[in-house]
Amino acid sequence: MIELQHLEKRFGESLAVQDLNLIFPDGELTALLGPSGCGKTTTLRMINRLIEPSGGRVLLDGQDTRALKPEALRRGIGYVIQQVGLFPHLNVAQNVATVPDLLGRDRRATAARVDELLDLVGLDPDTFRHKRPGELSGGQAQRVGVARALAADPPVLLMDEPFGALDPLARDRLQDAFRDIQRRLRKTVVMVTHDIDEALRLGDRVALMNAGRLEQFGTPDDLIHRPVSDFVRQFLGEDAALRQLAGQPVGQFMAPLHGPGGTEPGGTASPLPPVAVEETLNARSALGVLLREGTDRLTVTRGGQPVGTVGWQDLRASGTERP
Ligand SMILES: Nc1ncnc2c1ncn2[C@@H]1O[C@H](COP(=O)(O)OP(=O)(O)OP(=O)(O)O)[C@@H](O)[C@H]1O
Repeated sequence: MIELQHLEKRFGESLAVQDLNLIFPDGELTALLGPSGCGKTTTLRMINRLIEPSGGRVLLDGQDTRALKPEALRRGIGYVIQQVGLFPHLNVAQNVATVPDLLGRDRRATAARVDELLDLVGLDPDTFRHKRPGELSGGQAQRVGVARALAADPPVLLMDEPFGALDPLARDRLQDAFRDIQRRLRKTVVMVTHDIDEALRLGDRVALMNAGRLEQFGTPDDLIHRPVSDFVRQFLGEDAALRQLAGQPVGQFMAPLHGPGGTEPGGTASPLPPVAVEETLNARSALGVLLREGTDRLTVTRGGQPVGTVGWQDLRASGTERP
């Protein structure tokens, strides 16, 4: 658990971060969200002491980080930045193995771990192991950056706009991949972003900052449905509920079919809606399909087989409260 207590950073006369009190729970991803210049990056970098606080303190599992050597602290915390910072003269495997090598870990075990991690981030080890960073696309380089940050198996991962430099398609893909990784590994992640969709999509919790202060800390649902101020309401915008739909697969909202033969909910043998979408499609796109097709229900499939149906009401219900 990472705890910020009265954390403050002063640059000359100006306060970049003031009286920040926050707890980043174990195993959760917290998005640090806010407009440009509100102090997100400064906050993140005070956690691994790339920036020294002017006041207050950071506790890592109850221990004041000032008691630790910065280098030791940083070796135990993964750090992913937008400009991936891969070493150009090392190949992909060597880049991923940087920290384990530094820690003197067994070479064979590290090589196996590198392959495992490349697989995890969706890069075929045989294809990519020996490539140089210069031979990679932006999205591939970002994936290597994520693999490298995970290589030392740090319990804590700090990410600063990790997907910011990617085109929308690559960003979507990498966000999805990262969400799956995070579901499996359950790291404590603090991720800086100014992208509202990204924060709502990936964050278990969101800390919304404004001018160096914390404006609201809560789940995406809290911020959307229980904003504490006009700033929060305005920052998230009118279509916040729609944005939240974008973060979730349509399968989550469907009414499942009863029999294996495929009957509508309620047991009647009425035919399934003719337009079908896969259960993994994001709910906002499913809403788009409903609109485009001018229909009020879709069939939801898993691997092409019907498993349920979904309509306006199901998606709208999500806009209020979910269990
Ligand atoms: N080294 C520095 N010296 C002086 N001022 C700084 C320094 N670093 C940051 N600042 C100021 O502190 C404030 C917060 O900066 P920070 O980079 O944390 O914001 P941010 O929320 O991450 O912004 P962005 O989304 O644009 O990256 C800004 O007003 C910035 O100009």
